[in-house]
Amino acid sequence: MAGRTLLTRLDELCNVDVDDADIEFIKSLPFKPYNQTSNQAIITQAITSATNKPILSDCIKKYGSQGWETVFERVSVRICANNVPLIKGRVLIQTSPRHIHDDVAMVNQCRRFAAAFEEACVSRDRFAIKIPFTGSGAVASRTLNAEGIRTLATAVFCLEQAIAASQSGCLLISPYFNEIAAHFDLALRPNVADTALEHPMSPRIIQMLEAFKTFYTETGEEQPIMVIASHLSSEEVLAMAELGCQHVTVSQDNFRQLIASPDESPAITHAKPTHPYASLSTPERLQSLAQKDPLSATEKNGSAASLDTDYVAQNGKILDAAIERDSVAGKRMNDAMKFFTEWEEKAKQIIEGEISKLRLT
Ligand SMILES: O=C(CO)[C@@H](O)[C@H](O)[C@H](O)[C@H](O)COP(=O)(O)O
Repeated sequence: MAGRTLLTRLDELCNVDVDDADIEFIKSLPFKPYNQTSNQAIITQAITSATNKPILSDCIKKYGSQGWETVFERVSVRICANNVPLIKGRVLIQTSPRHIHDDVAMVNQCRRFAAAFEEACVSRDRFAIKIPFTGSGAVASRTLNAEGIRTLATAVFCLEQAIAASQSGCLLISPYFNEIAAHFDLALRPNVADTALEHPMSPRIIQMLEAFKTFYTETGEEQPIMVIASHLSSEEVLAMAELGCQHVTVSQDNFRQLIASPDESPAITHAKPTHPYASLSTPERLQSLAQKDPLSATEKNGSAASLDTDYVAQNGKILDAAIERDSVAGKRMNDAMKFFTEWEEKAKQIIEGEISKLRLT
């Protein structure tokens, strides 16, 4: 069909989120994305754009005397709040990587985000907060979801984190399909012909989806919705639908690739799922992935994740120990937090520079 692109195809298979806060880019998309995700890298880049200069100046005047962190939080909320009319679902902001082992600091920051969203007239059903999913992140999420501030478990690399995301009532979950380091080091990019079947992260995704399906079937309770992030190509983004994900979040680069590629595959014969887990069934050709774990030295999930263990217990210590034991989760989490800390430092320098220009401190 004339004009069909891979983005048309993706939109027919999944709910598509935009992994960017750039308002002009979001407006340029050929459809309304579902959610808008962000992180410290995305927000810091948005802060320095000409479009958001008035927001930054205004927040520096209003909050500069309270220090860079308050300004950064307020600017992040304002930039995302402006995108709310352009999307169907929620805008998402990430808690600071400095707080990942301090549940109280995370809860306090999320309550400040929630208050700022309220001031910006964004209701609680139009935003969520991304929490890097350490033990403390899980404990903070349990508190926040119980009080109606919904969270997304991010920087998820292993099944134990996914189980803890369910146990702490998270609305959404973002496993990273690739580690952050693979965005910069070509040698770390998996070189596979069949992404869904052969990518080393695919088995863990199948195991997470099947765990959520089991929990949903057994309890009838809603489970975290999969919004997988960190793809290296449009081909990887499309593979998320075959794995069984109802949503996917897509970076600017991958959107551009999808838009530039004509869809030459056979027509889609099924509608996209209306519920993330009710009708989920792993395709036959991928079923063996439930028993594999190429990221671990042992056959399946070296750390023996259990659906019956409360990973949020002991103030998150059980989850932290599982992440530490896992062959890749600890390293990938550390790399991701280093990356976000560097971006947050850049934001701090920009904001402090502007504050000192105004001689507010
Ligand atoms: O986790 C989410 C969405 O929930 C993402 O924003 C996630 O942080 C990013 O996709 C990853 O950090 C990778 O970012 P990038 O290198 O693709 O820009």
